[in-house]
Amino acid sequence: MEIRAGLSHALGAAENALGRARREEAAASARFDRVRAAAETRQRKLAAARDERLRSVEEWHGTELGALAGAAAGAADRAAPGAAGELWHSWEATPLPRAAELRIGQLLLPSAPEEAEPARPWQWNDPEKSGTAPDGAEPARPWQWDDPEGSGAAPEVPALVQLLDHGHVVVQGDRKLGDDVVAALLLRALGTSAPGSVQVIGYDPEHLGGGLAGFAALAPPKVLTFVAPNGLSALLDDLVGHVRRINETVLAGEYSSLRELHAATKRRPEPWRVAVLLGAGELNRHERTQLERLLRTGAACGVHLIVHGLAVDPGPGIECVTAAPGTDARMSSGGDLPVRLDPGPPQSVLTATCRQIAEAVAAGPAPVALDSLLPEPGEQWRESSATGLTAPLGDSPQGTRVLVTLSDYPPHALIAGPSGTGKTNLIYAWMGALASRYSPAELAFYLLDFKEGVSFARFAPGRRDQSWLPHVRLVGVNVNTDREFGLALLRFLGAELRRRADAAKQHEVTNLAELRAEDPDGVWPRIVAVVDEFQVLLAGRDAVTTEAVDLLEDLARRGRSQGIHLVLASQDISGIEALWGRPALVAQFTLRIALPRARRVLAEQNTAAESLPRYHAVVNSDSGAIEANQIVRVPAAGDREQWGALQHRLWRRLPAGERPPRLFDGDVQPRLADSPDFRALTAEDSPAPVALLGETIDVLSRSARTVLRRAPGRNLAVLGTRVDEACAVLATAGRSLAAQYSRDGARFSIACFDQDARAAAEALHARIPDCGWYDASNAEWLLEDVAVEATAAWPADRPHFVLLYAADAMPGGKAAGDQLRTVLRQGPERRLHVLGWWRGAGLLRDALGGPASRTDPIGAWVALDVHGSELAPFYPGTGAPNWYPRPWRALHFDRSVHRGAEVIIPYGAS
Ligand SMILES: Nc1ncnc2c1ncn2[C@@H]1O[C@H](COP(=O)(O)OP(=O)(O)OP(=O)(O)O)[C@@H](O)[C@H]1O
Repeated sequence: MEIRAGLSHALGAAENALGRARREEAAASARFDRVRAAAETRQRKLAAARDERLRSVEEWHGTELGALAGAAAGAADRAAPGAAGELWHSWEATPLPRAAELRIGQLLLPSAPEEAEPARPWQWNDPEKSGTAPDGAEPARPWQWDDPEGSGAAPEVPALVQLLDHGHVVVQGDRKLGDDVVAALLLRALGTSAPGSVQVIGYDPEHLGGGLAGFAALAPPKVLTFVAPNGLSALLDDLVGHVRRINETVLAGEYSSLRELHAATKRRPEPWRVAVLLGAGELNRHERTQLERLLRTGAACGVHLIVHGLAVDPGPGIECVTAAPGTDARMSSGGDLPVRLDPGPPQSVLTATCRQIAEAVAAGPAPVALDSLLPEPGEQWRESSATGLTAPLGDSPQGTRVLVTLSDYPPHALIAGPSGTGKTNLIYAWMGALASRYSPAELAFYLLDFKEGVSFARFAPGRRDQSWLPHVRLVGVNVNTDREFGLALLRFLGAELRRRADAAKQHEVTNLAELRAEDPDGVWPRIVAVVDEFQVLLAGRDAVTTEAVDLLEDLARRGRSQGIHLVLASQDISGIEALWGRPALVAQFTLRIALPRARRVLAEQNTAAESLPRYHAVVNSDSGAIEANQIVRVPAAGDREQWGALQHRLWRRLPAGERPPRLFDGDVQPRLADSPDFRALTAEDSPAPVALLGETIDVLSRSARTVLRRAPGRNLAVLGTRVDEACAVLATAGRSLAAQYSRDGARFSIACFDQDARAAAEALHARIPDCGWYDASNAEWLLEDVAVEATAAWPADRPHFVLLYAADAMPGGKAAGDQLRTVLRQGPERRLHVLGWWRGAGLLRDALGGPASRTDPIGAWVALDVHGSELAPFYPGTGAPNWYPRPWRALHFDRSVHRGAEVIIPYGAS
């Protein structure tokens, strides 16, 4: 029982314990379920929160990266515009205003992945294996590299290197790909700068220039030069020499680099020198030192190195490019970012560009604009010419302004250059620079051009443009056959010289500066007389040359102190005998300007003009001595539009009512109606009537005249066979005489014996009121009448002018001849004057009574196509006038006033 009781007690206890344990188990299990459910909920929440956070980070990251990539691409576009960054398929050379960064490939920027995978949210996006992330991607690198070929989304960012004006490039790694980088850099550098402004020096000892074979077209114009395999030392020394020279003379302490100089002055006096060193092997100590010097100091002076296949220590300004395929390339300025290198430039682009550059360089530099010589608009007409005239003529090759002065020293200029080298252009440029600085009260131009053509006509009002250059007082064009006009100019200047010298004497001063100080109200501009192709004036051994040289010498000697400056230009002054025969004259022309290939204008040993490039000149203000050479690049001033703009600006400054310059055009027939002398004639029944005959070849447009006073010999003969000219002279004489009389104040009779002249004679007859008309049919009436009038005793109360056309054809035989002789001899004293045209000097002689007869009844004559020798009987002394007939010119001589005959131009139809 006891046992049973014990067992049942134990059983009961065990059941209790089991029940407890079961309850505990159920409670624990319920707790476990709760905890697990809670954990799951929390986990989900956390995952949601994490995903949310990740999404926002990603979003931010994507936008930020996109913006940064966009900014980088934009900056790259600005840093490498045009040919600096364009892809090869659409590439062409586009010179830029300043040095740009140059593209060598594409920079692979990090970007957000397209789809974020929570498990492996970051990956490298390798374009080669597009889309498949490599195993073992490093979670530590949170970026993938953006490759447009892969994603196409973000803008492309080019890989740029700085070369010109900044530094040097060292290329390492794969040889072939490195060559492509060098070629791309060179081509982009050449294509972004003006032809010739980048000079390449190649050193390629391994391939002897083969590494740069694509650039061969640049060799002839010396844009590309090669250095021999043993020439590295010399090349580096040479470049170091350039750096030193540029630092000393070009930058000269004023600027720290050529880039700064260019930014400040807009000028680039030195080219960029790019030395390409391909596989230089081992450098010796000297070479190493020089190379390091260049790497340190070259860039400021435009000396740059592209080194390939030679170890160079990294340093500031040195871009190190490691060439490798795919995305394995790197550049030092890009840090860790991979670079995908561009392929090399296509052969066709390379050769076409090089050829184009070579052609442009061979054609010479592009012209500089005239505006570069002009002062700022507000500075026009501000200068005083009291002590001289100074103006820039252009820039020297070093970029400094070259000023040219005319003053007491140097007073006069001699310009020489073969045809087409730019003499006329240089004169225009110089005139433009002067005319914009000095007002017309300070400077006056007298211009004469002996060349065929009308290059100076633009300074006078023309049909197309009514403006003129305010400083110009005289323009002579087409004067190549009228050397007398050159003489007239020199005479005029001689008279002006005397006037100035007299004024100086009066004010007790010795030169223009003092005269202007003493006479502040006087107008004493400096005079610049320009004679282009002046050798024409001095050609020939005749009276014109002799007088011209005498006048020139006097002007050259005394003009300096009176502010009269001569500028003589010629194609070839070496051939001007008259000049070299007068060393004292040449010595006065101390300012010498030589254009390319000009001869003898500089001193004998001075050969600077021989090697001058196009559009350049040597300016030398010390009679051509070598030490005084200044080389200048002359701007283009020939362009009509540019010149017109300047001329208009200056012309508009003139006060209203200013007179235009006198334009003498040898090809134009003057008109009587325009003659100031003719217009001044009034009907005053003059006792000393003036017959005008034509225009004199003179600075002032005067008319040639003969005065038909009441005195023996006051008749006029026109000699020669040229009908039109003879009729023109007689018409001028008739019209001018008629203008001096009231209706009944004088009698006019016209007799015409040549059918060819009839129309002209009738036209004159119609112009003169109450004029008698005669021809072969009634000439005897006229002769009888005038013969009686010439010998009558009654007072001669009014003059009678008899105009005979083709007097040698007058009918009536000997009787008529006698009557005419009587009239010629005795008529003038009774105010009866004959103005007759004989068709030859001999015929006039016959009319006067034959070879032995006196010629004094003919006091004045106008010869047309009659040789000087035939005129000897009508010319004083033993000689004959120097006259070779030329179209529409005549020789006039009036024995009552002339020492020698003068050339005149008949007035044309008007
Ligand atoms: N500095 C310059 N820049 C650009 N073009 C120029 C320059 N100088 C001259 N030229 C051009 O060269 C050509 C010849 O110039 P220009 O007429 O001045 O020469 P020239 O020596 O006077 O010749 P010629 O004696 O035959 O008249 C012209 O077409 C002119 O426009």
